Amino acid sequence: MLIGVPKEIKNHEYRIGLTPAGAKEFVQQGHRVIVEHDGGLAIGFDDAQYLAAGAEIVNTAAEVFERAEMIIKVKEPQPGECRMLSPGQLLFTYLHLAPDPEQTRLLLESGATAIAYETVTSDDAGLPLLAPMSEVAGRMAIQAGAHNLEKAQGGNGMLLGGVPGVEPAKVLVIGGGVVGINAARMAMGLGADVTILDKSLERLKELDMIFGGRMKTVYSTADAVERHALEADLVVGAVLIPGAAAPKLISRELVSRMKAGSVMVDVAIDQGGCFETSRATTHQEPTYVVDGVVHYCVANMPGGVARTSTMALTNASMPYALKLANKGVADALRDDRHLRNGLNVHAGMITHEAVAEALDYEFVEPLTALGRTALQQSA
Ligand SMILES: NC(=O)C1=CN([C@@H]2O[C@H](COP(=O)(O)OP(=O)(O)OC[C@H]3O[C@@H](n4cnc5c(N)ncnc54)[C@H](O)[C@@H]3O)[C@@H](O)[C@H]2O)C=CC1
Ligand SMILES: CC(=O)C(=O)O
Ligand SMILES: [Mg+2]
Repeated sequence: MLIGVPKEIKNHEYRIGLTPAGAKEFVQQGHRVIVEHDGGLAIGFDDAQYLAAGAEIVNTAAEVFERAEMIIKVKEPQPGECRMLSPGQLLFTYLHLAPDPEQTRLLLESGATAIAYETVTSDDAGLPLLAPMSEVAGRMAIQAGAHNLEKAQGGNGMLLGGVPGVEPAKVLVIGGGVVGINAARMAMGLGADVTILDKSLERLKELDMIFGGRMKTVYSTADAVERHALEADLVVGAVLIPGAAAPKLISRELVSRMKAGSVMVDVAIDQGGCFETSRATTHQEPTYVVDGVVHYCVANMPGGVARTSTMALTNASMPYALKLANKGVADALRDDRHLRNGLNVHAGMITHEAVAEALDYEFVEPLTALGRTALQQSA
């Protein structure tokens, strides 16, 4: 298969879909890889390393999109990229369609097949292609939170860990999944007073087993969110209902009663955000203030530590991408229900139920959608 890797074009996004080591794996298994010129340069992966791995360098994204059978990216395609996709082509990347009607419409119009990293599943009910970036974003949430608690950033001047004789800051983490546990670990490591909320009792039990009394676990209700948000210096939004728009757990009215100078980091912003006052921001201008509360809502947080993130993402995505390349897209999807759960768009049809529901499209079951195109091809 011919694999194409364009340079990412989102604001301050320096990740790339495949490392040189990843490209080498494809080449060794008999595939061809084309990479856009300087696609990985900003994070120390220059063209020479891709060439040494056996890849070909091409000058423009247009050439990548024109030639490749499978496009491997990081971020959701921007409108110009969507317009370069064509029927029968596979796009393998993060999509986050539920809060993004325009991207969804453009992908449907393209006729291409789009597999979203964030909805591929695994036997242990995890999201193996979201997990590496959630690990990064969870850890970064505490860095971002600590920085923005500084007075010069608009924060209330609390040091997360306090000092001897002065109490630490209170950190509330809403959602105890991959982002949540990584945020909690970092906050505890810095000595903060950490409380984590989740809807899943099973998950709260696991967290309690791991961290014991070093962290408080609380079942997530509207009442618990309100009580703990009002006391918090830093709130991390880390909930997820896969494929769906994030539930709004902190209302505008509640924000208006929170501590002045407290900080909210809405990691769930890529699914629309879990605070009513959240709107997506960029690494260039990451924060804004509502009622005295600093909001950090960067939708591509791992892009800030793009070298670590690119390596972590390739480690996770490569086995799936290789399966798609080795078996062919249709067979790989038919054989693997977890990969099939990643199928969001196919030949003008929405094939993920939560996405269809969020955006009011007809849901076509993935095997039905694949069957329809197979029929068209044989007719
Ligand atoms: N902004 C960014 O750059 C990034 C954002 N993310 C996003 O972070 C979010 C979280 O991702 P993961 O931790 O990997 O998901 P996950 O599935 O591992 O964890 C989500 C947790 O939220 C819990 N939850 C659901 N509804 C809840 C509620 N009402 N109250 C409390 N807990 C609730 C679930 O039980 C689960 O434990 C996702 O939206 C993901 O896309 C992930 C990486 C980077
Ligand atoms: C998960 C995601 O959207 C990101 O890493 O940017
Ligand atoms: Mg994102």
